[in-house]
Amino acid sequence: MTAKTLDALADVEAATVEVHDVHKWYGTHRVLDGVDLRVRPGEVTVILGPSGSGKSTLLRVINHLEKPEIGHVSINGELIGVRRQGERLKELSERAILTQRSRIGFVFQNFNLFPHLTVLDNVAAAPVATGKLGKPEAQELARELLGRVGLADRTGAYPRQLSGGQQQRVAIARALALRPGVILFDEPTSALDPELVGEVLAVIKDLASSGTTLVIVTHEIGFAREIADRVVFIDGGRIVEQGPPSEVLDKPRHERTRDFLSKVL
Ligand SMILES: Nc1ncnc2c1ncn2[C@@H]1O[C@H](COP(=O)(O)OP(=O)(O)OP(=O)(O)O)[C@@H](O)[C@H]1O
Repeated sequence: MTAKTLDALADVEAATVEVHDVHKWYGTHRVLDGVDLRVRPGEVTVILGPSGSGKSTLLRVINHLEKPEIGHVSINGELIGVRRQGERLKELSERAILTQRSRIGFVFQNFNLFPHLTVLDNVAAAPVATGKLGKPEAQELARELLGRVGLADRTGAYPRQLSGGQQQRVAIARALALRPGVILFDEPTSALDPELVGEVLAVIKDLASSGTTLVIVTHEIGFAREIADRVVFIDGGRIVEQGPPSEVLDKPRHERTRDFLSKVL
């Protein structure tokens, strides 16, 4: 293995994510209403909440796929999408935003793989496109990462030839290829047949135990109990309650959390 590939495989410093007083509207509909959140390095945060409560929007704001009207996000203390100029916050260039975004992995509900690329090239594409690695080194890295998610024998397949669980594992390997300090998961198992959920959760558990910072939106309460350092319950665009699973899931303080849990447990 080349020195460059080895470097690309080296452990990445887990990131701190801070969300400061974020408000987001779609037209006149307020979707996030003053969200403050701090995720420490290596911490696994699970976000729970009813449908439409703003969970996906919060992940999209963290990754700068959506811009909040008020508030901001920082990764390792570096502002995402804006920079301070005196007391004012100034927009970053599109290029700077892309650089920042490449430090954040995002795994979507529906995999979002490139249908015309093999599994290997799906994973190798981003390090090549961003100029971090040449194609042979990126493919070497992709082979390593696909081995890590249990797909070493499917590198030549196309996404349509894989099960949903396998496609989601490719998507996780792809998210890892840019060595992100944090990975965001938006309902990573909700598009899967029930028998395929376990294989994807096992890969996420492996990432959690390796000390990567993870923020996961999921409805899998048992998984949340097992994996989360902190559970955040969001409703109506606000964080209603947060804490360790033993508190939020087992002894919820807020009626809305109890209500939600009684419906999903
Ligand atoms: N691009 C958009 N334009 C307008 N409204 C939107 C847009 N995206 C989301 N919304 C609305 O914002 C609210 C929050 O959506 P969001 O997807 O963040 O919720 P969620 O908690 O992730 O829900 P679910 O669990 O159903 O995925 C919903 O009322 C949704 O209809």
